[in-house]
This record gives sequence, C-alpha cells and structure tokens, in this order.
Amino acid sequence: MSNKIITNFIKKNSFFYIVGIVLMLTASLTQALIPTIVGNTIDLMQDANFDQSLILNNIFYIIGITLLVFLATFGWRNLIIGNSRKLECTLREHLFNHFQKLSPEFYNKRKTGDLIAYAINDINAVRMTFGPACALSINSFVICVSAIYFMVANVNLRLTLLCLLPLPVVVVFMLRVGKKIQLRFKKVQENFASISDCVQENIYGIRVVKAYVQEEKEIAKFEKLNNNMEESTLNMVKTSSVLEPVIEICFSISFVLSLLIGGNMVLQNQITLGAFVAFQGYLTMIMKPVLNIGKVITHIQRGMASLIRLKEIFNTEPHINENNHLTTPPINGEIRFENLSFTYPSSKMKALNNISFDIPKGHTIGIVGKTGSGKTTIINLLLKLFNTSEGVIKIDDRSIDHFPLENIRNSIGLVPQDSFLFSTSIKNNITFFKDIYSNKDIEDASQKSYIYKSILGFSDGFYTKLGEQGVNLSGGQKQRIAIARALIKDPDILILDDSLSAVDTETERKILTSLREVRKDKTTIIIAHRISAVEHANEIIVLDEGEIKEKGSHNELLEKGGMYYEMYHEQYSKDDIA
Ligand SMILES: Nc1ncnc2c1ncn2[C@@H]1O[C@H](COP(=O)(O)OP(=O)(O)OP(=O)(O)O)[C@@H](O)[C@H]1O
Repeated sequence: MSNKIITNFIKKNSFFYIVGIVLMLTASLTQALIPTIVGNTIDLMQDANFDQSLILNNIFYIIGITLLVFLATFGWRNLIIGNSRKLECTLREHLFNHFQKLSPEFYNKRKTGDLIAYAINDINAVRMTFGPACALSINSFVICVSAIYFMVANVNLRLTLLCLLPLPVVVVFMLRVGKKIQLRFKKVQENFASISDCVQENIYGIRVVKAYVQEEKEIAKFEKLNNNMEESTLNMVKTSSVLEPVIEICFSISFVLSLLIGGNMVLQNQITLGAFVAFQGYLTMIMKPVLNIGKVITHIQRGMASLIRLKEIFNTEPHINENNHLTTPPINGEIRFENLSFTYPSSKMKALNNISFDIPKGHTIGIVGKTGSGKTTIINLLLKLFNTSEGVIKIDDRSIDHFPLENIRNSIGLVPQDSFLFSTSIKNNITFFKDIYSNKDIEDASQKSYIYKSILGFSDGFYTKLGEQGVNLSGGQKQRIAIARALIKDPDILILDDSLSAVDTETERKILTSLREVRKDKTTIIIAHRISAVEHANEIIVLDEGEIKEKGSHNELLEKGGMYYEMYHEQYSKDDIA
C-alpha cells in the first residue's frame, strides 16, 4: 500500500521529476567542465607570449558555467526536494485516513506514542529517501562518472586508475555499515515511540500522577527511557560517524598517490602542468559526492526501515466488513437483536451471550446492569465497531451487514462514556466542525441538553476554547456538551452510554424530560447505572454477565422482584420508596 502510494505519486508528478532530473544532469555535467578550463588556462599562461583574449574567454566560460549551474541547481532542488515535501504530505494524509478506518482493537494493541512516531518520524525518513537522498545519489553518480571521464580522456588512464584504487574499498565498507545503520535506526524509532508514549501519558494523566504523588517514579521511568534513547542514538551515530573519516582517509591516499605519480609525470613531460591541476580538481570534485554517498546510504537505510514499519501499518486491515457499494433507503430506527453472542477478538470469554430484543421506532429503551455486564458491547456492535459472527443485528428488518457502514453510523448519535471533547471552541465541539448548523440549531441543542446557561456564563460563550480533553469544564458540563453534539444531529437512533452519570439528579430529570419531548418519534437507547435515568423508558433490559436477565417496563420489573428490584432498593432508601 505505501509502495503503491509512492509509485502513484511519482507517476502523477513524473513531469516535474523528469524536468528536475534534466536540470540536475545539466548542472552536474557543466560543473565537470570547470577543472578542464582551469587546466587549459594554466597551460595557456605557461607560454610567455600567451594570448590574453583566450584567457579572457576561459574566464567568461567559467562565469557562464557557474551561472548555469546556479540556475539549474535552483530549478532541480525546487522540483525534486519540493516534490518530496508534497510526497510527505500525501503519505501522512493516507496514513491518517487509514488510522480513521482501523478498528478499536488496533488501538487497544498500539501505543499512542508509537502511532505518532509513524506519522512524524517514519514519514520524514521516507521523504528524506525519496527527496534529498535520491537527488544526491543521481547528482553524485553523474559528477563521479563525468569527472572520471575527463580524468581519463583529458589527463591519463593509468594515473586515474592508480589514484582511484582506494574507491572500491570505500564502497564495500559503506554497504556493510549501511546495513548496521538500518538496524540501529529501527531501535532509535522504537525508543522514540516509548518516550513519546511516556510524555503523552504523563501529560494526559497528570492529575492522577499528582494525586498519587507518583512524580518521582514517573521521572525515574522517563529517565530510564531517555537513557535508552540516548544509548540507541549514540550507537547509531557511532556507526554512521565512522563513514566520513574512512572516506577521508581513502581520499588522502588518493591525493598522495596523485601528487607522487602525477607530479612525476609532469616532470617527465608525460602530462602538462594544466592537466595535472585539472586532475587535482577532478579528484576534489569526486570527493564530495563520495562523502555524500555515506549520507545517502544512511538516509536510504533509515527510509527503508521506516517503509517497512509503514507497510506493516498500511497492511493492517480495518477488519470490519464494509458494504459501501450498497445503497439503502433512509433508516427508520427500528432495531432488533436476534440471538447475538459475541467474544472480543483479544478475549476468550463471551462478552454477550444469546441476546435478543426489539426496539420499535420511536421507543426509548433502557439498559442497566453491573459494571462489565456487556452494556457498551451492545452499542459497539450496533455501531459495527466489531464484526459479529453468531446471531444478527437488524435495523429496519435488515441485517446491519447489508448497510453501508457510513449509513449506519450517520444515523446514530452516540454520547460515549468518556464524553470526549476536542481542544477547540464549544461551538466546534457541538457542531463537530460542520458548518451546516445555524447558530439557532446550536443554541437549541444546548438548551435541550441543559448546558446553554453554563455556556453563556463562560467568558467567550460558545466561542470559549476548551483545554485538551476539556479540562476547564466539570464532568457534568462535558457530558452535556457531548449530549448537545449528538442532539444537533437529530439522529434516527440516539445512544447515551452512561452519559448522565456526572450530572445531579435534578439536571438529569430535566434532560430526560426534554429528551422525551424531542425524541417522541425517534429511537433512543439509554445505558445507565442509575435507575432514575431509565425508569421512564418503554422497556428496560437488565444485563448480567453478558446475558439478558430481565426485560420489561419499570413497574413490571419492580413487580417481578428480581435484579432490577434489588438495584432499585440499593439506590433508593426505604423512606424514599415509601
Ligand atoms: N476491547 C475489548 N477487548 C476485550 N474485552 C473487552 C473489550 N471491551 C470490553 N471487554 C470486556 O467485555 C465485557 C463487557 O464489557 P462492557 O464494556 O460491554 O461492559 P459494561 O456493561 O458497559 O461496563 P461498564 O458499566 O463498566 O461500562 C467485560 O468483561 C470487558 O472486560
């Protein structure tokens, strides 16, 4: 997948790449003419009566070539390096889209820091490979080939061969070191992921850390991770920094050889002084690209390590059966669970066992039960966050597997247990960044969820910015903003997953009364621990260890004297009941 994205990008931008490469070749080839011109000038000047106009011509050539090299280099750098930046954005966009499709199971197994490392470091390493590293390698190759050509054609074959003798040693050495760099870079990336994970968790959970006086322990944990990072980075630097000195030593040998052999050849009149100087120029010219090969290999090895990591992520399937080619009529909101059993992929225990119930359109259903009894799992399956294998869930008498995923999720308004809020304005949190809602819609939704007055009390009203995770709001205010976000959608199916737990009973009563009014003809599912949140529902389901233990209206269940009755008694004092 990542390879496909890269090849498609290169194909799409092939024109810019071709022009870039042509400009790069122009710059490298013309640059290679300079030592020959300098050598020629020196030879001309050796004649006591040298022709000044010829020298002047050579100077103009050098100025012209320098200008051409400047323009061509400016052009190719903009095209090739510029394109690598675009490739970086394209890859990151695809990765983000892919992240959006992956199942909750994927996120349960991965750490946030690791995912951030993919999105930042790995994509950057791939950019460096397909931008600067590729450009440098083509550039270096052309400069080396043209310089060697001029050394052989204009100076001397034997001198060239003898002076370049150390080069194969450099190449073999670099290839060996490159492999090591790739392995060590992988380790650096893994350590980076652990560090960002630790930082992220600490910032996110700073209140818990402080409340449990765990600062020292967390600092010690971070220090350990930081030391690991330092060690792996130093290991990588040690390996990569051995490259340049080795190349420099090899070139020093080449220079010594060229001075000894070339100088001797000048004395014996086998080559001119100008040719000797040009030869030194070419040797120096080759040195930079060969030094660059070290950098190129480092970048390519890092890029390959990152590509392998990215490939693994891109190859992770969303694991949800999608039927997005299907078209469906608008959803009415009638729901049916038929003999549904479910076990989470990472678990051996059944989370739900043989669940069957109906919710006619326009009804409100309450789901109660002890913690871990399977309430949220019912919602996860209705939202198709997981595939089901035993039993069916139907919406409007049609299996949810026969609906496009988008269709199902668009018709559901979910207020999740954690009422997640984004660090943006209250308005954006209610509209979820959609500009289809008018100010009146936003005000209506917040009035229905009884948060309107609180919002007006904030310094900037609906434009008040929330800190990360909405830390400047109380738990109950967060829940009510999350309810407003679901209500503004006016969904066919509204789900409140323990979304009133942090509001006082009086506000809970007001919100529920308002919901009964606005959700008259629509389906609503209320999951709660407090009986007061579900007592007015048309039907209440009592779950225990993944099974439906009781079903019925509030009064029917009280009459039964079972689990619901016990819960009711636990929650209300005897005096209240009387
Ligand atoms: N992603 C998961 N992977 C594996 N097991 C899970 C996963 N999510 C929930 N479970 C397990 O499934 C069972 C039902 O969990 P569920 O979240 O549906 O309970 P719940 O009734 O909503 O609990 P609570 O009232 O505490 O929110 C629990 O035993 C839980 O440990």
